[in-house]
Amino acid sequence: MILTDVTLAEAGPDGFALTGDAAIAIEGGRIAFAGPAADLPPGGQRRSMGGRLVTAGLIDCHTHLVFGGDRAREFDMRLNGASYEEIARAGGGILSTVRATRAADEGALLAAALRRADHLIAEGVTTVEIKSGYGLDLETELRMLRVARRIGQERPLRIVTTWLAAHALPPEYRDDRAGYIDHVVIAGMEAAHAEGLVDAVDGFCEGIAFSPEEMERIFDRAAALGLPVKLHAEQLSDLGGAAMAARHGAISADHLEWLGADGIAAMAGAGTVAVLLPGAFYALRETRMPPVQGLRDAGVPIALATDCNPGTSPLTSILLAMNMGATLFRLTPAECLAGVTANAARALGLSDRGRIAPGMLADLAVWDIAHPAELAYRIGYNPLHARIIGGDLA
Ligand SMILES: N=CN[C@@H](CCC(=O)O)C(=O)O
Ligand SMILES: [Zn+2]
Repeated sequence: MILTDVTLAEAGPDGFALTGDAAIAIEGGRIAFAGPAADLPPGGQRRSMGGRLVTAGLIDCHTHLVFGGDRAREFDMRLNGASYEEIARAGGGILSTVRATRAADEGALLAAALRRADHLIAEGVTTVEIKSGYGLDLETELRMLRVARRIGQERPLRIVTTWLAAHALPPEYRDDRAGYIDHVVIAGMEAAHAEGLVDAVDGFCEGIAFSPEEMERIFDRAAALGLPVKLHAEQLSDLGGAAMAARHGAISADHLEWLGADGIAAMAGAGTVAVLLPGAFYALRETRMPPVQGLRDAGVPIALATDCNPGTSPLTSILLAMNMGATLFRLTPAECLAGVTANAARALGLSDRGRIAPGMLADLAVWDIAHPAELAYRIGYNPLHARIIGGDLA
């Protein structure tokens, strides 16, 4: 198939690059040609896109899309002054979603997750990363990742799965942190890897979760299995998690509100992507900004994601995440687009998507907009005209 009469929109550190009067030729699910229509070889089955703007399919590189229940009442408590940490220490927070997720069977988890995935699909998302982390026992953690994989069978959506058993300590291991890490986090990671369920390993490095030293032990085992690592780091305090993750060659460090100069330098040196999550910043009414200018100055690639989760970011709009990236974090609209395309792919360790170039997967989004800055500028408006995945309109 050849898409004609399109404007190609890409984003990089120097802003947007637009190619008008362009065409995209697709063969075998991949892009064979992308550029000025005048350079396109003759022939082929052509389909006009009516002059519309085309970007790479959007990539949501940090979600907790599979979970049971919701946390609406906790939201109410937070509005009345309780902090996220206070609620977590009182057995709410992540652990309340763990109780609901353990109680839900595969069918119930899948049905709820599909509804959330459909919102992302409707906004041009073609790849979604989904983490475990609300089971905290072997059986439920594996169930979460099986459900995540099934989403990719039920919908035209590419799924990347991440092992996040190091998300919180379950009550049954309250007095045995090392036992939890050995018997659930590491043993489960090996079982999930053997079942082909894991693409990367993550953890929540925070005072209310796991220390950098505990995460290092997990990362060493991930490396032995050949699995890339990433980390929720410096969200609520600075424990040096991002620098530790960078030393372990992490593909991304995520959140980063408390990231300091050492962490930035370590990430720059290791090529670790900074995944910023403005939905959590907004919902927790945080005031400390991630160090965006420091990341830019050091050349650390910046990605943006929804962080869709029931506690701190009940957000299923990648376009709103882009808008928040601009309004809350002062990213440029071009940085926002790069953050959900090329840099999001990099945060997942993927080099086959996120750009419109020969050899890339033919995952594209076609928009009813005049300029790509509109994607970050509008609030609560979806200008998607069509979504193409593997060369198919879907
Ligand atoms: N920060 C840790 N994990 C999630 C929150 C999970 C929850 O509260 O349920 C996050 O990415 O924001
Ligand atoms: Zn998260």
